[in-house]
Amino acid sequence: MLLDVRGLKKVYEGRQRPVEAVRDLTFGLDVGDLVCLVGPSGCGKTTLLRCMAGLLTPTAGEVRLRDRPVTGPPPGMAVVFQEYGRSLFPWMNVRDNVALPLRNKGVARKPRQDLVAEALAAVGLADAHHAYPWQLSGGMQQRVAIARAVAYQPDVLLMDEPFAAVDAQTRADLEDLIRDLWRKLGVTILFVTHDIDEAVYLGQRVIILSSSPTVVREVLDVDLPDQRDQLTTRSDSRFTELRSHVYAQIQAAKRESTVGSHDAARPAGLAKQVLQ
Ligand SMILES: Nc1ncnc2c1ncn2[C@@H]1O[C@H](COP(=O)(O)OP(=O)(O)OP(=O)(O)O)[C@@H](O)[C@H]1O
Repeated sequence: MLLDVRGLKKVYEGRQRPVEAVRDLTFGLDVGDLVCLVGPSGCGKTTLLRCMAGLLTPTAGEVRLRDRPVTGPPPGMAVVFQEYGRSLFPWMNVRDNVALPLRNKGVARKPRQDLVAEALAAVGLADAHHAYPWQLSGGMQQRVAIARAVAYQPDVLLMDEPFAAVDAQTRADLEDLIRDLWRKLGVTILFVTHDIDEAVYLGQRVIILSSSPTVVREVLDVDLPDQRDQLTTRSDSRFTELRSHVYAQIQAAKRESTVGSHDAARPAGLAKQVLQ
């Protein structure tokens, strides 16, 4: 197992009372996996990702990368966040933005230039080296953020709703870009999204989370052909079945969190929270 999440729990010390964002999450990713993670809004997806990236310390449980505990941002892991606008430095051009983590890693000038050029070509921005982020569209800025992650040559790429803020057409292009990069580079990807269709379209597996406080509700194998295409795949009847299944699971998770306070099988902490 490349990346192992074991019994992960995160409780925030809120101002009024503690907030149990993630209760008990256990799952793993093997080398070369492309796994999507979906769950109801507020179920702790970002919290989980931050714990996995070593940016937050879990309250209990652990994350292990190559069998070593993650206690800070691990080398070999890159993260792409939703807010591309905030993740790029406006005073640096595209090339320097992409090169920055490589500089910090101590990569020499020539290999650094090559990695930056390759990464920008891979995301279709070979001509944009000298542009500044604010001169680019939202979709292009997110491509730069992806190029920066790719240039770093990570073993693991964590993506937190990276396409939430771009238009539908750009989003479809970026989804295909991710599948292309994944196939070409063999990188292991965990992709967090609240978009069910996106999760089924992209993933080999979809991890469905419950409502907060969060546990893994189901791990679904996406048995669609490996060659995916926006038109063919999305009109495949199996795609429709899978997306309906995930949708039903998420609706059930939401219902349980609002209605289920009398359910004897429900964890005591959740029933308490619903009643408050
Ligand atoms: N710093 C914090 N302090 C206190 N509570 C927090 C903090 N960050 C998140 N939370 C709470 O933890 C829970 C999970 O939040 P998180 O942002 O991880 O969920 P999410 O699934 O990513 O949400 P969304 O789908 O809306 O993006 C929420 O109830 C949120 O209010």
